Amino acid sequence: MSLLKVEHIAKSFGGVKAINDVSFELPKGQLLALLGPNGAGKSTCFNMLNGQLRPDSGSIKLEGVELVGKHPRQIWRAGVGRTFQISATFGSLTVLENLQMVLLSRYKKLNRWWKPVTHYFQEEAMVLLDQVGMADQADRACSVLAYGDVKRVELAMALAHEPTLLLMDEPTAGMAPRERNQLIALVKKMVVDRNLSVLFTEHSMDVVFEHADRMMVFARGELIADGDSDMIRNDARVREVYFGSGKSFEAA
Ligand SMILES: Nc1ncnc2c1ncn2[C@@H]1O[C@H](COP(=O)(O)OP(=O)(O)OP(=O)(O)O)[C@@H](O)[C@H]1O
Repeated sequence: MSLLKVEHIAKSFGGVKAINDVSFELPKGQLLALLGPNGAGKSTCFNMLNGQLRPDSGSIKLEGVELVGKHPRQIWRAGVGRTFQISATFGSLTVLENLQMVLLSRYKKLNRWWKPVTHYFQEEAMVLLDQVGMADQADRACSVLAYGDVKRVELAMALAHEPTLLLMDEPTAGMAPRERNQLIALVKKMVVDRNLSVLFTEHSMDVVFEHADRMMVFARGELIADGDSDMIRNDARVREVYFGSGKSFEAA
């Protein structure tokens, strides 16, 4: 059984069909990229998956459990994590403290702050930081980190909730090509090591073709292609959407 099963979801805003009868599945342990030009419906899809938007119709099941109609918090508790384009770290806290805050929230101990945050979950936080290559920067304030390192911390924070499905909205936005590659390579490692499923949006085709197991392309609210890199590269509709011609990604 697939981890995630999306069937015939649709969402309109006024007369605009932002998502029009989209269905797809995501198995465990897969890195799936969601591609498409501006306005294709990617954010709308993400917002329906994590409960911020309710589909007009259709079904979204996680391990057989219907998510449509649930509150974002319930969906998050069910195992759907999300990272955002805008940084979610507290700049004045250290890297370690940011992780400890998340772990306090996860174990519902935020109301028990009679000791400083530094007393809680230090070991668990360090294990997570080690996994994303940030253990050596644990005592630095997040505000002084390089942008790529902040993204690593955010990944560790998302993993602290032990999601089964992680939604990543343009995780590499604003990064240099080398950093982009490194971050998605790290995400891919997490997918393999943890049998995690990740759905992410990304504008760099190089990064996607290099690391994603599979990719879906949206255009004007419809899923127009779903497959591996060879299939997507050679798909006539995809080339039309991206280049308005038969030009290939390599030639672009
Ligand atoms: N809250 C809203 N109200 C009205 N229209 C909306 C709303 N959200 C999205 N839309 C419209 O729905 C369509 C899909 O938008 P969406 O943001 O999902 O696309 P996207 O693929 O994420 O684009 P981008 O890559 O630019 O973020 C667009 O035509 C957009 O203008």
